[in-house]
Amino acid sequence: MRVTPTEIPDLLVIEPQVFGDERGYFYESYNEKAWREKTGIIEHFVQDNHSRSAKNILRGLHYQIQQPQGKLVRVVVGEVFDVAVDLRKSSPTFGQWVGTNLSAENKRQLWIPVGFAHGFLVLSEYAEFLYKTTNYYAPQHERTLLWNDPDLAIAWPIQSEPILSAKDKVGTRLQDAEVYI
Ligand SMILES: Cc1cn([C@H]2C[C@H](O)[C@@H](COP(=O)(O)OP(=O)(O)O[C@H]3O[C@@H](C)C(=O)[C@@H](O)[C@H]3O)O2)c(=O)[nH]c1=O
Repeated sequence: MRVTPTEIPDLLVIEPQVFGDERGYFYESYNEKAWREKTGIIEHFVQDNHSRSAKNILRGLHYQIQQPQGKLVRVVVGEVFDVAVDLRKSSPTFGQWVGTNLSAENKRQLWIPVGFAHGFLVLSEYAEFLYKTTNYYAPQHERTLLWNDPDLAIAWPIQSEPILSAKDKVGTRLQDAEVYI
């Protein structure tokens, strides 16, 4: 398991050790002991989520202002461009974003701690997106940051206008968003 900090150091790319053989492959997608040893992070995940989306669907950018969630995200079918935005007012990288391609092929995971908005754009025909969260879903506390806020200037690799939920169409711009201390 290899852990690589991104341009925003608290955001980590995690690459599992994959054991291939003539049958296919095996890897531990999560091992609490190894994760803690390699990342130094002591988190407890309470919920596993799984969503499936078609090409050009963009989900996000979501966060819970109360009961915030750390997220360990990965893709098991297809490929997505995954984005996390730093919403920690006290952070030197406040308002900055990191994007990375997660795919069934590269088996990469992204650790997104509390304090970030998260979203992804589906690049393949379909993508199945799995993630562990460190807190339970609390819709009353969920907020949506506008995916194409010009102040964020996220370089989504879009070919055409993405397909968004009604909620995501009316996200809040960073300048007006509730953020973390
Ligand atoms: C997120 C979530 C949704 N739901 C339900 C609510 C709703 O009926 C249906 C779809 O919810 P949404 O439209 O919010 O699903 P979605 O747009 O996939 O929301 C997710 O987007 C990604 C980018 C994230 O970062 C996640 O934290 C989450 O916000 O699933 C749950 O029951 N539990 C959950 O944890």
